[in-house]
Amino acid sequence: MKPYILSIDQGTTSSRAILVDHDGKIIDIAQQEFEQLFPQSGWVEHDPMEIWSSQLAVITSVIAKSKIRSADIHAIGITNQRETTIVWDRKTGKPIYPAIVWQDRRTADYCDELKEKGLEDTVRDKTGLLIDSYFSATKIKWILDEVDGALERAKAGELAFGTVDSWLIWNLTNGELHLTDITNASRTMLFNIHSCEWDSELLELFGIPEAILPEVKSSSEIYGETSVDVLKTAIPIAGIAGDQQSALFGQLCIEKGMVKNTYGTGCFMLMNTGSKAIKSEHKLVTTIAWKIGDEVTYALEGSVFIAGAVVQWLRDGLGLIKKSKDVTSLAKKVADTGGVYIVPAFAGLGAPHWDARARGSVYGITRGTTDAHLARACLESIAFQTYDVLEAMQHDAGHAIEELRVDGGATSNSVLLKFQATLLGATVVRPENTETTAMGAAYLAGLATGFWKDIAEVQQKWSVDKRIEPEKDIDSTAALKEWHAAVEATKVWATLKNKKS
Ligand SMILES: Nc1ncnc2c1ncn2[C@@H]1O[C@H](COP(=O)(O)OP(=O)(O)O)[C@@H](O)[C@H]1O
Ligand SMILES: O=P(O)(O)OC[C@H](O)CO
Repeated sequence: MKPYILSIDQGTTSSRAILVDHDGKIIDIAQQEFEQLFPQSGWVEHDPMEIWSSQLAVITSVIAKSKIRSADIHAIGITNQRETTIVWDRKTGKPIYPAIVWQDRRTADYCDELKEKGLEDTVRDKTGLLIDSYFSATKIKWILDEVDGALERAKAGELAFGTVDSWLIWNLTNGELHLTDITNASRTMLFNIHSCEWDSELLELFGIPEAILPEVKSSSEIYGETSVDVLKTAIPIAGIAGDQQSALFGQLCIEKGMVKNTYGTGCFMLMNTGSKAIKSEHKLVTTIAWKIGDEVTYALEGSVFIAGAVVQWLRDGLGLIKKSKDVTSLAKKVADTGGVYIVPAFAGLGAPHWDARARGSVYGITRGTTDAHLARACLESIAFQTYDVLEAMQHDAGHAIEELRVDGGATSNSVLLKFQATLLGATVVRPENTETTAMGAAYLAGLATGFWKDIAEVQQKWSVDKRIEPEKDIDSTAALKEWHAAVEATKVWATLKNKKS
């Protein structure tokens, strides 16, 4: 057997390639950030060609760095930022428009129209999702409506739509494969999560021709091989999952009731609900966790749009820190936020509010407020948002969640994790291997190709690095009350600002 699995992790802010050995140990990682484009307020785009070139660059670099040959790679697993929408020309392989990123709010008005027409229940019942510009459907519609001739070309079968997984596979196979996996499909708002197929009624509602859609596959099977023109060797592509589902699998949350929270650009909390698609009563979404063989596993998800990104804003927008990790030393200069609250609704608010028009707000600043207070308030905002999602999830689950497995770039921050545990009154568990997103895709690919025998074998590869217990003598009641007041004020401001006179 060849010794390595290559996991491709195409995230919102960076492309990564990770080599994993049979013990589940990471041999090497290569990572490259790429440009975030903000052409208008509420719009977020990526250049699909840069997504691909940065991804290919890190694959090549991790192979070179670790001094292996591509022929040593047993299989490839792919995981990706979800919902982000790319439409390309099947003949030239060139995108017809930039990638519209999951955070993009340009279709918020259209989503409101759909809600006013009373379509929320239909969409919810079929897709498990709430109507929101977050999901791919309205982004595809926007591209087909706005790009000259796109709709006609789509109808004629000349165009292809894909989330980032499809785009990478198309390029890795030199245009041979146009497919996606069921977890990514479940984020489009076009996929029926019960019958597990594209929903013709929804396609008609959004005016999206079926001809542009990828074929939907399971999350763990051999889909095809990379083209020798791209990676010199034909390597089986054998695992695909959206990054949050991949992290759930990588955290080995494989039993019903297990929960993980990933702190990346946003925060995404998922609870494995087994073979049942549970409908949330608290504005969480129902999604597909994975399909292995014929078995579909579902999850409840709470998506927070801005988490680690608030730290990037401190770095790139305000220039208060040079590197993301510097937020810790800055925040540690003060014992508390001095009554400052930041609601980082830069791209609207996701779960459990779903307010596309909300925008970021800062409350409680005084003449004495410093950069350190702002830094601390930014970190705390990540934890407060997670608190609100966990509350919703506990209500849906009908029981308290005592332990939260965490991962993602921002979990290197000990100040954040301690504050989080205290706020939740629950133990926060960080695994030794925090690359859980990449590990999920690696496991899915390894299971499909016999690299690992079964899930039980994979399960042994998860181990705890740190258990962070809540600070017993801190009462968070007052802070939570003030946070919730800040969130309410943010929502009220959005309503007043957008009120039609
Ligand atoms: N020490 C830190 N404290 C808080 N946030 C951090 C820290 N280091 C990185 N981050 C944040 O983590 C995010 C990157 O995490 P990652 O899991 O790679 O995200 P993504 O997959 O969304 O690109 C960035 O938004 C960055 O600002
Ligand atoms: O790339 P991440 O880690 O920010 O994850 C983005 C999510 O998949 C969006 O739904």
